[in-house]
Amino acid sequence: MIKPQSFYIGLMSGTSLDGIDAVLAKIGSNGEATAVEAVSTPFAAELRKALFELQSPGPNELHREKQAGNALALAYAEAVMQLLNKTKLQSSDITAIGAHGQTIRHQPHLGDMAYTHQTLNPALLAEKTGIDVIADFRSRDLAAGGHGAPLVPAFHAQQFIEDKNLAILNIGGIANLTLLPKNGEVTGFDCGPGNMLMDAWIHEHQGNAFDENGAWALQGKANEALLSKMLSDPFFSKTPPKSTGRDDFHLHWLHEKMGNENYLSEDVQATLLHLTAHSALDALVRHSPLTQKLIVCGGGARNYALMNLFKAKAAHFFKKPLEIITSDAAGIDPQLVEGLAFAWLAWAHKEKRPANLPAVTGAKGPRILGACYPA
Ligand SMILES: Nc1ncnc2c1ncn2[C@@H]1O[C@H](COP(=O)(O)OP(=O)(O)OP(=O)(O)O)[C@@H](O)[C@H]1O
Ligand SMILES: CC(=O)N[C@H]1[C@@H]2OC[C@@H](O2)[C@@H](O)[C@@H]1O[C@H](C)C(=O)O
Repeated sequence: MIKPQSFYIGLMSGTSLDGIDAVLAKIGSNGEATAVEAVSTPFAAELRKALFELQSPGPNELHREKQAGNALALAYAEAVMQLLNKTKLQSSDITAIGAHGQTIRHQPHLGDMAYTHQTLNPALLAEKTGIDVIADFRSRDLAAGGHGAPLVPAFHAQQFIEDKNLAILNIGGIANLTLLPKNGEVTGFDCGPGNMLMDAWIHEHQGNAFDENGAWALQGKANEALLSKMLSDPFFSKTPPKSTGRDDFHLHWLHEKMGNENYLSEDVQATLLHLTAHSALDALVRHSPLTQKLIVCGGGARNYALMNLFKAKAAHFFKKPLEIITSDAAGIDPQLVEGLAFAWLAWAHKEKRPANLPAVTGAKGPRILGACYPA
């Protein structure tokens, strides 16, 4: 018997540390996913600070990590309740929640000792919502020798289908690419910093959480020598599978690249804008030179200066014209793609379907991802 569509909720709080995206998804028997409703809630200042401080080693980490996991579960539960109120649905209408948690460490290079850690107390989330919670999506892929990231390429592959060589670029804190050739294997990898360094730099200099529409970056001029220094980081030339995070790219990394030179702060912001665009296009042309269309999602798709820069730079990287659009035009709000993907990953877990792509993560084989905490 063909099952009717089911409701799932995807909860994403990503490396930007900007807050929680909660997406109510309708998922059909073949995994076709539609976003029905969404809420985005910013982190309370205290929780954001606690999560930010956990990104690097510090005292009494175990206690602070457990406390942050509880606080995040409560904030996730609040977002779920808002979503249910908005849609007049009950907990019993939802098959499961797919909850990403907050990545505070990502160390995929340690062989059998590799780990990645997404802070969250899924048991508390199940208790507070009365809904099955699927969490810890990355560990199993790591246990199978993979990076545990990126995981969204499998979702992109089933969601964005066109008779073209397509690529999807997610610009969150970190940026990642999914390559969807018309006739060929789906691949994908993290390609470098997305918004994270721009967010950190404007916060340090102007106290803002992010550079709205890249307005501050546009006041400056990219410094070619600094850009080259940044691009000489070995991460950019590494062959996939590869993944990264705050462990590799942070303010200290930026200060190290700047050395003792004096730069105008707006020039540094402009250089970081160029770094995001250059590193993504360079990776795209190297790994998929025949790409015809690029769909951009994630918060960076909302940065007009960045989108314009992509369009301007694409002509230098690609011999043939590259069509560049945001995922709005493909029917999904750019900031909801990852939330929808985690609803889909919860569906895949419930359906006992493997959801990692070994060609992307480098795992030994397909694996069912996540662990279930029943309501
Ligand atoms: N109007 C805008 N102008 C410029 N930047 C924007 C705008 N709107 C959102 N952003 C950027 O998008 C970021 C949030 O993006 P998103 O929610 O995709 O990140 P994330 O999910 O935390 O990251 P990741 O994909 O790395 O897990 C903000 O921190 C900001 O840098
Ligand atoms: C370890 C981790 O949390 N990685 C995130 C991060 O944010 C973007 C990029 O780096 C990607 O690898 C991944 O998230 C998405 C959702 C993924 O797994 O596809």
